[in-house]
Amino acid sequence: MPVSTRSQILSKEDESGETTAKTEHIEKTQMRNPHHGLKEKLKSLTLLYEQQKLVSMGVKNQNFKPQEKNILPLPALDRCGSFKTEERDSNKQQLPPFVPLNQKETLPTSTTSAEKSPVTRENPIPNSTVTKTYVLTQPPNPNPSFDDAKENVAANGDRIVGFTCPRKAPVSTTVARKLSLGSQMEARRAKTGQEMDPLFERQSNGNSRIMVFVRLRPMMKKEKEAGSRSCVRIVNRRDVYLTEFASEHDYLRLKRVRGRHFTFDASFPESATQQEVYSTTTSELVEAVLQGRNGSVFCYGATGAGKTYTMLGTVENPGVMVLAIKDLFTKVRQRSCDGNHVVHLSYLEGIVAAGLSQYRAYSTDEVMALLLQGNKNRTTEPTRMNETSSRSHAILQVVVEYRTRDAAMNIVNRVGKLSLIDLAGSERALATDQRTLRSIEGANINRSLLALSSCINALVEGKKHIPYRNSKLTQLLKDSLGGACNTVMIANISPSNLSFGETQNTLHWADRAKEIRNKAYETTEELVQDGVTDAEQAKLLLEVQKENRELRVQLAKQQQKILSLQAQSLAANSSPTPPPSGSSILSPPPSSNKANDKRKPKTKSAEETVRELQQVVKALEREIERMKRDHSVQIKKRDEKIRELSLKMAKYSEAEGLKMLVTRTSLRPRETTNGEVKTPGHRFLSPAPTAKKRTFWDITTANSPSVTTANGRKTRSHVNAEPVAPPSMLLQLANQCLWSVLILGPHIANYIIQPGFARQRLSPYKQ
Ligand SMILES: Nc1ncnc2c1ncn2[C@@H]1O[C@H](COP(=O)(O)OP(=O)(O)OP(=O)(O)O)[C@@H](O)[C@H]1O
Repeated sequence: MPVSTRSQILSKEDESGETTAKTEHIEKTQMRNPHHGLKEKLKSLTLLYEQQKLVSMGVKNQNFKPQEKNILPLPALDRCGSFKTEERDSNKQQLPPFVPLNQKETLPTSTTSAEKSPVTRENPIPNSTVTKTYVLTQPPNPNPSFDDAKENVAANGDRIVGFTCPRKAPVSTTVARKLSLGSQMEARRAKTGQEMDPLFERQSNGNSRIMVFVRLRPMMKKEKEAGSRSCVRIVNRRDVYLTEFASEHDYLRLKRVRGRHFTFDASFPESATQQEVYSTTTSELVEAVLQGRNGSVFCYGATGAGKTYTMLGTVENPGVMVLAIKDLFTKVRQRSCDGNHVVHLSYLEGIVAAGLSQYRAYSTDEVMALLLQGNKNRTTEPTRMNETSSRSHAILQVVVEYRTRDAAMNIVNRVGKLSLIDLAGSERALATDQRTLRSIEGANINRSLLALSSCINALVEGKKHIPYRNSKLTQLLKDSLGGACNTVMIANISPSNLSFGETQNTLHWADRAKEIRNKAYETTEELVQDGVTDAEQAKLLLEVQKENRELRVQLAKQQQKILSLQAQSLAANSSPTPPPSGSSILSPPPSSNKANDKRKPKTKSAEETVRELQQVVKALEREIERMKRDHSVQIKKRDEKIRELSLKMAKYSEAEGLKMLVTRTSLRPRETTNGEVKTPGHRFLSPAPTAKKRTFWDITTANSPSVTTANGRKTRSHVNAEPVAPPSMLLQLANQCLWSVLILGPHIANYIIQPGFARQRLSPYKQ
């Protein structure tokens, strides 16, 4: 990502408070003639260098003791009484043009004589509130306790152009607050020196701002071997001081002091543990997610700066993702008595989001397994900077649904989403490998990071249009940047001076990101209607359908039972009136009187049985009638639906230009029945029962269809001639089960197999 260019000329007063004559001379000369000769410049610089050398030697001999224990001196520093500095930037071609600034800041004075004079400097970045270049104000300490300083002195005979800075809060905090977002909260903190609740601070002005943290990784063995030195110092877990080293062979730049100071919500030195990083940056967001708010954490930084280490970590030192999930599950378990929680997870490589799968997770182990699986699938390749460089962005999204009851006992569904994002490295192509496929990836990554930077800029500048659509990454981060979401950015940096450019870049964008304000976050909460969600409705529907099927099976069984009972009763009816002897070959042979006597009590009991059976049959028939009624009600409802649909269809076809068809249909003579005009929609209706329903007993006893023929005899063969009412369902079933009845005996079979019955069965289908 490009970094803004700034060059500035700083003035500094010496310890006595007076600008040295030499510096004045240089300034005047420069003002007079901007193209002043190099020779003259060199001369003055050499003079100045000699002076400095003398002064610093003199100070060393004075056995200086800093009065403030928190002031950390830096050995071998410039002790110029007065000098002019010009900021040099190795990434000059990437930097935006110089913008004259009017914002001026003043460092607080300290107790040492060297610090009495305030150092005035300009803030070089428009809208940037913290970044500043500063100059040394303290004398060196003969007993430096500052590791970086030691390292700096030891290294290759190069000298540091840098700064010292206080370890304690007062100076840095005051400066930071003064320079930072200017919110009332911060001003109050600056005044009272009290630490504030970050959540409270985050919500100042109604909006939530992005919380920005910086994490410095330890120097790697490889870097040490390459002779690199630490150029970053973290002070008071908040301030970051960035130093650029100058080579002593670079004679022209020997007098230049280059140092940048940034302040963030918290800054983690190399010694910070994973747990510490998690608790400070993310634990709060996890809590908010459980309340139905959205949160997102993303790591940003150069390749090999420690993003993946921070987000995923190792098995021994799990990172933010794992700790967040663990914490989430612990909290969910603790609150499981309050309501139901459902946790959904997805882990994606951010370049392509299609085909993203979502998993339901039940435990932390499952999440770890998913993460490991996801990371295995993730594209990683060794680059010059990192052996296992992530060549893609990875996003772990955790959606927590929490169902509980509110005060009014309504069921409330809260949904919170936590996005944990490990961005791919933000290195320049040069830092990786320009000649391979990696450079193409690098270009893609950088394109999306460029898109990210334009979004950050647009958000900071309060533009209406935020170019989220420029890359998939920014589309995915849309919620996190400028949405209703708590957002945390962790900027990862390397301590090595070899990565100075990348570190400066990262810090610059992190600093810029502090100014992004998200919308005031809301709780995603919905009231569940009647306590039933869509999923539950679908489940209910399935259950009802299953129940329906079971009921139908039961009904069929009942009907079969009825039929068998009817058959039994018929058999019983037929037995008390045996056909006259000899009338049928099927009739039993006449028996003796004794046998007749024996049969009498049997007949009585059979009558009773028949009566009982008739009662049972009637009860069952009533049941069937009731079912039929229900059925007809359902059919009516369906008819209504069909009518509605047909009306809609008609309207639709009318709208689609099918008017002709409709018109022709409407021209057709309408059917009339009993004076009622039937519409075409009538066809969809089930036929209304037209005749009185007859019971089985009506049919079998009194209502056997018959007509009087020409010869005056009644016959059942012409039943088709008269209008026949639809037979009862019972009758239909009775006929369907005819063969099952045959086993009951020859009498009953003889009775049932009659032409009338057969025709009766067929007649409705014929019509
Ligand atoms: N805080 C830390 N403590 C110990 N080791 C660390 C720390 N941060 C990073 N490292 C180590 O530094 C190396 C590079 O870190 P990491 O892979 O996380 O970088 P990265 O920023 O994700 O790189 P890339 O963008 O290329 O994927 C790894 O070997 C990692 O173990």
